[in-house]
Amino acid sequence: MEVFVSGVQTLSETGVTHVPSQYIQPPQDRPHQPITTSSSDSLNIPIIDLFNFNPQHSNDVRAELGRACSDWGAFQITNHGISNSLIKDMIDVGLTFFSECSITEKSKYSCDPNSAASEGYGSRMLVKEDSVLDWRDYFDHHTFPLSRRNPNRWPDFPTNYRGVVEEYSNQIKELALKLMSMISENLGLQSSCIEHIIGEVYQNITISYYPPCPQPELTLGLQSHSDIGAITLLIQDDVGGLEVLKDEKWVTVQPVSDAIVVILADQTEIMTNGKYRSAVHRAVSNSHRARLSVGTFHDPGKIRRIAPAAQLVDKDTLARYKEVVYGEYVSNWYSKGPEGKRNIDFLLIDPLLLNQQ
Ligand SMILES: O=C(O)CCC(=O)C(=O)O
Ligand SMILES: [Fe+2]
Repeated sequence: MEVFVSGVQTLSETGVTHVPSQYIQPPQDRPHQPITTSSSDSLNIPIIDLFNFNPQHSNDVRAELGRACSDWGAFQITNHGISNSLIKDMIDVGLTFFSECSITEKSKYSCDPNSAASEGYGSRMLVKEDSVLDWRDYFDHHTFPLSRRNPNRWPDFPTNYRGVVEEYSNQIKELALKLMSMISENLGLQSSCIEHIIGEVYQNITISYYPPCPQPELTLGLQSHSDIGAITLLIQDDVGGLEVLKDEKWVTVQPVSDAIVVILADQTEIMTNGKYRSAVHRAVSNSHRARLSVGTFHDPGKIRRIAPAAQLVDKDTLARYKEVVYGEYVSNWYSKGPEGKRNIDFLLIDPLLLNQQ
């Protein structure tokens, strides 16, 4: 296993007052540009009460979900069936690992920095050498299919770490499947349609740790991107820092205790033939408090071919996206970088169609 050289937590803890140049974003990508703050302050992403999937509320919930998917691609859900204590435990084990384990202990789990999304502890997201670095350290867990899951590769401190991650992984996957089926039904598709295109769900859980940054105005905790797979479910502590791009303005996702943030990812945009778009988002850093989030990604297997659902394409509504082998999409994303949504734009059959529909 490669040795983890140094993440941003070490930098932050050594008390640097200026961030090293590799972390400085080009001016147009820095947070808090005038255009990104003013009018977006009062705007929030939708918060949808799922009423624990009680059928009595299903029509209203579906309607709200449909609106949130088409208007935003990102929203928060409450009463989703995952207990508050499990959410709290998941955040707590992550915080304990990052804040209480020594760098030597953490480095035992270092991921392979030359291979995209490899399991373990790391800091660099892209393989590309010249990319600006994020002010973030992370721990990535491979959790589904079960053949990829090996808790021995995860921290054993705190002692409940592995058990909590396993339980969280199982429950959040069930929730993701329910959301996928509701999304399918909302589009008039069979409830199993999206799950069917994806095939066996690949799930990764990434704990992101954003230490305080001495110059948050020059850096990003995580650069602007849309997620690669199908659907991401994210929990965060109360610090805040996640932002979603809406009508060219960055909107802060206010932390809501016990809520889960749902982020539609690129393969959902393809499968829904652009009816639901993936959300561009980023994380900003701050100078006073470390922040922790846990993103759970639900993706197709690498060999799956992803294309718009056949039922959404006919002579009047053409396919907007080319079919793609998911593994090729992933390699491009990691080698070229996200840069907004350029990877999915590359699959557009005719960008002009987007403006016509
Ligand atoms: O930390 C966050 O709020 C965002 C994380 C994220 O977008 C990701 O890991 O893809
Ligand atoms: Fe993301």
